[in-house]
Amino acid sequence: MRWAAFVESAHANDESVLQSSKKVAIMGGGSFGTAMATLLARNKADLDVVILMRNEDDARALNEEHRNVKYLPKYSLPVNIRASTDAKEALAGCDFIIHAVPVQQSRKFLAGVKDYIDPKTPMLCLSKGLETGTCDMMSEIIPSGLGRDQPLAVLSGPTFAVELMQGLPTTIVAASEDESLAISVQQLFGSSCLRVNTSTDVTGVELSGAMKNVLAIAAGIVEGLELGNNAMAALVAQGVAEIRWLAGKMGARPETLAGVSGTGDIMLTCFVNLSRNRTVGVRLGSGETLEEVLGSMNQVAEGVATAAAVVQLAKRYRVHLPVLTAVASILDGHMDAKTAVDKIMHLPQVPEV
Ligand SMILES: NC(=O)C1=CN([C@@H]2O[C@H](COP(=O)(O)OP(=O)(O)OC[C@H]3O[C@@H](n4cnc5c(N)ncnc54)[C@H](O)[C@@H]3O)[C@@H](O)[C@H]2O)C=CC1
Ligand SMILES: O=C(CO)COP(=O)(O)O
Repeated sequence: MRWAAFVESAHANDESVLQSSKKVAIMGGGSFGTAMATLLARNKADLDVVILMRNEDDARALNEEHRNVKYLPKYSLPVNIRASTDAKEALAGCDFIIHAVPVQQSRKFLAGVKDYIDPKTPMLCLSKGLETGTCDMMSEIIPSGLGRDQPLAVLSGPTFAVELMQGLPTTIVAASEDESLAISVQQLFGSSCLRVNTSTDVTGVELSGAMKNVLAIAAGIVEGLELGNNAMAALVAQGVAEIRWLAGKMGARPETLAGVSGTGDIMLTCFVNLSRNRTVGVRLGSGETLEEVLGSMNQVAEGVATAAAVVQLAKRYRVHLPVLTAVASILDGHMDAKTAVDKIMHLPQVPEV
């Protein structure tokens, strides 16, 4: 991660991609899709920013009230954001298409819209997680769901939607195997309130974004059980190591895991109450059942489904992940949270390496 003023970049503060863009579509009208749509609409007042929604009433409300009444009701949206339920119209003629549909629903969703997407239009993925069953990352789900390769970048970092809506300073990483696409994303989204670091380490950016949600559930459980600050710090440090062990074996670069989309997002999600994954953990640690917790939430907590995929990957890559595996066992009802803590505390004493 390089924020230093002396880093020379031929592309620094180049707005040509933003200036040449006329239309961007966002698939998924939840909190994060809406927040990123808002940043784009604020960047360029005559950009046509269209959010593809499923529900006619929600789309009508957004168009009439300029608010996302379900997910971010307190914030008024720029007038150049509109909603549509017509995938053909929304996705036609776009310079970029942003994917903000939850991971577990993505494959089926993409199969349903693939005929309306120009194979040359870059897709920018915001969703963080792994698909249960396949253990696929979004960079695998997207081409598979579309049935073809599509220009692709993944965006991930410490980025709570509500803080973006408030225009607070934020940093995200745009990763693509095609470096020029990552630079285009930087030029499209970069602003005085959003720094966009580019990367070619798609695996590192995706895996840390997916696994930190599982670790955030663990951190929430420690909070809910009132195990104290010492336990919290040790748990998160252990979880960071577990993410590094698995992601490293899968090809992630260590510097990505240590950067803003790795450690940065882990700190945000594990320590801040705005996190939905952390909140799931807090409530489980306080004695609620998973059914009670999920039944009362109207937003996705990706770590719940991703936990099972992490366990499968740990087996596949032969890495021992006591904390992340314990989260999956608690979520699937095989172990209660107190027993999981007891088990971890009784693991053999080891050298710190
Ligand atoms: N909210 C946040 O602060 C951040 C969220 N993310 C990630 O962004 C992704 C989206 O999250 P949010 O927008 O926060 O979720 P959300 O829970 O606020 O909204 C989810 C959206 O997906 C739509 N959706 C659900 N099932 C669908 C289906 N089958 N077909 C089409 N649309 C469907 C819902 O209607 C809703 O508009 C997640 O992977 C999340 O981890 C990443 C960074 C920050
Ligand atoms: O990914 C996020 C912040 O970067 C959002 O985390 P939650 O999904 O836990 O709210």
